Amino acid sequence: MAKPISIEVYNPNGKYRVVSTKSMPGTRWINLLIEQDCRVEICTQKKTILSVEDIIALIGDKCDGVIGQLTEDWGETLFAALSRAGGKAFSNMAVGYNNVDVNAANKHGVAVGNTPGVLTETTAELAASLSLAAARRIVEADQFMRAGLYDGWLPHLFVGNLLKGQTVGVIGAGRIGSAYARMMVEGFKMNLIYYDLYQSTRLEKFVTAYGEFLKANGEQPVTWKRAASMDEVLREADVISLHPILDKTTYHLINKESLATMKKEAILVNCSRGPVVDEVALVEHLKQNPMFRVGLDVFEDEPYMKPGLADMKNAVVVPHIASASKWTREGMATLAALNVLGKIKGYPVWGDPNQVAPFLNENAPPPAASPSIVNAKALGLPVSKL
Ligand SMILES: NC(=O)c1ccc[n+]([C@@H]2O[C@H](COP(=O)([O-])OP(=O)(O)OC[C@H]3O[C@@H](n4cnc5c(N)ncnc54)[C@H](O)[C@@H]3O)[C@@H](O)[C@H]2O)c1
Ligand SMILES: O=C(O)[C@H](O)CO
Repeated sequence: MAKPISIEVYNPNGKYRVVSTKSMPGTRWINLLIEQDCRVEICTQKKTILSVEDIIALIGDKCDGVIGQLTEDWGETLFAALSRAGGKAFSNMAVGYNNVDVNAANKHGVAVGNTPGVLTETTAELAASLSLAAARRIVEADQFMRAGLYDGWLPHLFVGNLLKGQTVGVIGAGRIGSAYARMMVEGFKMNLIYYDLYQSTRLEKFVTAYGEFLKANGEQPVTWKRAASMDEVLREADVISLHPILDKTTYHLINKESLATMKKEAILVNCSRGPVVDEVALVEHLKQNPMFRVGLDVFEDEPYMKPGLADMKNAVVVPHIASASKWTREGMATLAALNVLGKIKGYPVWGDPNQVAPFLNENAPPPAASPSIVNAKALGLPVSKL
């Protein structure tokens, strides 16, 4: 028999049972559910990654909706269990939902939510931080100081790369990729080259306008280019940041061949998903090219790193914290809870998942809608007017 899972319960007499597989930041999300007659159960098990069996035990016999995490494998088994328990809604507390089998959710009539928009700037800021940390060798220099090795200023000590005037390459210029591009262009006056399946007209207009502003002020204008292929970005950019979704078209997008295409002193940043990069090939490339640097927030086999990566001085590594600002994490929890609540209450789906601000205003009740349901069309859910 499966071991019982420890939980914390809010509003025990609530009509609808909503389970969160993790404690999430803030209390607004709990209050919003309680106000709408939900009993909220939060898993308090001291185990970072829950197994499918753990989550089946949490779902139990009656469950109206679940808020889950990107570390969980939401496939046929879990959606079948949720549907058997009468559940109609699941939301990832994440914008990326590569851990979710949406076809299985469709089969069981379960709405799948995600949390776009609220993490765009926070994630882009971490990508910018990793770009700078790699360019200016901040982690290496910090370790050197703490080791007591600094015995005076030297002309060659931790010389890195100047970003101004260089080219930033963005692969996947969606919400986060575009926000990162703007930061690097505006903040460091870098020229932009990007590759995406779609044209990012707003981003192009921004760079054009900023270039004109610089020119009018007697400075070198910045430029932009939409690349016809990813290889063009890899060849031309000095700093390359990866921001696509993870699917079969982006799995190992960066591999031995693509790494070889990049400049020997380029910087590669990954704040998307680990498997977008072939990490074994990356470790080998870092070994062969000491001037090549990386900033990684995500890893192919999280929570592990591929052998050798931890020893590489030319790698800056952080544990999947790109969305970890207080405001963003509280907002993600709110959006995830409202996705589930909206489906339970029979509300329509919000018309534009890129405009989620009304759900995040703490001083006003949220709209009666689910902010972002990725399979709304497949399930034929009604869409709200903005
Ligand atoms: N590290 C983190 O903590 C963290 C935080 C937030 C998001 N993410 C990841 O970032 C991803 C992007 O988030 P977003 O909100 O910007 O999503 P988005 O949908 O706005 O942007 C993704 C972009 O990738 C493009 N794309 C898809 N396939 C591509 C391909 N084969 N080649 C080039 N471009 C391609 C899309 O056209 C789109 O413009 C998420 O799916 C998630 O996996 C990670
Ligand atoms: O996809 C996401 O939202 C992140 O990886 C976690 O913030």
